[in-house]
Amino acid sequence: MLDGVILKGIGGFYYIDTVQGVYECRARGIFRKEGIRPTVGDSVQISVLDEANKKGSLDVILPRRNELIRPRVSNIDQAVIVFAAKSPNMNLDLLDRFLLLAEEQELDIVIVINKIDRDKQNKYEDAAALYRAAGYPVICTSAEKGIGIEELRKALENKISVFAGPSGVGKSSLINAAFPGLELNTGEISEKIQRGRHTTRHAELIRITEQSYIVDSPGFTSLFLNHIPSDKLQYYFREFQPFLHKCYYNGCVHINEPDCAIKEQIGEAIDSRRYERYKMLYEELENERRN
Ligand SMILES: Nc1nc2c(ncn2[C@@H]2O[C@H](COP(=O)(O)OP(=O)(O)OP(=O)(O)O)[C@@H](O)[C@H]2O)c(=O)[nH]1
Ligand SMILES: [Zn+2]
Repeated sequence: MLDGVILKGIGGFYYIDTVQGVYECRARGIFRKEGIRPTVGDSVQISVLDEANKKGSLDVILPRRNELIRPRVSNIDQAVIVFAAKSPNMNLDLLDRFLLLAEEQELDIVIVINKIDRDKQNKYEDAAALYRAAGYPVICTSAEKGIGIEELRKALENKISVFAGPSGVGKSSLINAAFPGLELNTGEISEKIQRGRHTTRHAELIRITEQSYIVDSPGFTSLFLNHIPSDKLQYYFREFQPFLHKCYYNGCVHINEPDCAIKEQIGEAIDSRRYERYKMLYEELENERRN
């Protein structure tokens, strides 16, 4: 038996990365009978059937740490959420939505602010400080000028990471800058998320170092949050966590209640802009629920 990771699945074959290279495997029938679908990112065990042609049989799927639906991948450790300092301008409302989705999946999170070479007044530092204070690691980069690339590479070490973020912020450029050997085609990722295309490509893992992989896919493709119950929202704001059980009322949602420990922290441990976004998202989720 050989340990491996499923890199991709095509037409009933799974391509499995092991210390001895990549093997093309069919899955044992037992998985189908048990309703288990081998998924990109799965940790597996294979037996080698034909070493010369690198063919094997996928025998065991180890328990999953987590499963993302879109893209469909398992065992993701980390979301790398990329925004640009300029062109397109940083949209913090959108950033908070990406954060919520990643928090909900219990992923580690790294925020990357790219294209800092375009921001002559260094306004991005404000956003970096805001999110660092909220408890997130923030890496400021320029794929073009090679700034912050070493730090990004370090952050990806020994992890399976998925990149997410709006189109055109430089996700592919960053990956290319950090791992020149991969030669990811910058146009390729955008092509995949063009709407109305029927060539739905499945997610695929790309090995970037010995034990690190990235998901080759547009990242979270759906930014709809309406599946999140409004009273759960508070758990996805990191900086709220130390104060959540200090409110006077059990079940406080920190909107209109008196003696609210969260509201007391606004301007202190909690930035008012983040609190405002919490309120806005709370109302949005409440409206969805009522409709
Ligand atoms: N000035 C500057 N331009 C950059 C930087 N990084 C990327 N770009 C440019 O921004 C454009 C978009 O970069 P991509 O890497 O394709 O962006 P992406 O996020 O992968 O976009 P999608 O594939 O649409 O999701 C390209 O023209 C890049 O050359 C940077 O650090 N500074
Ligand atoms: Zn409260």
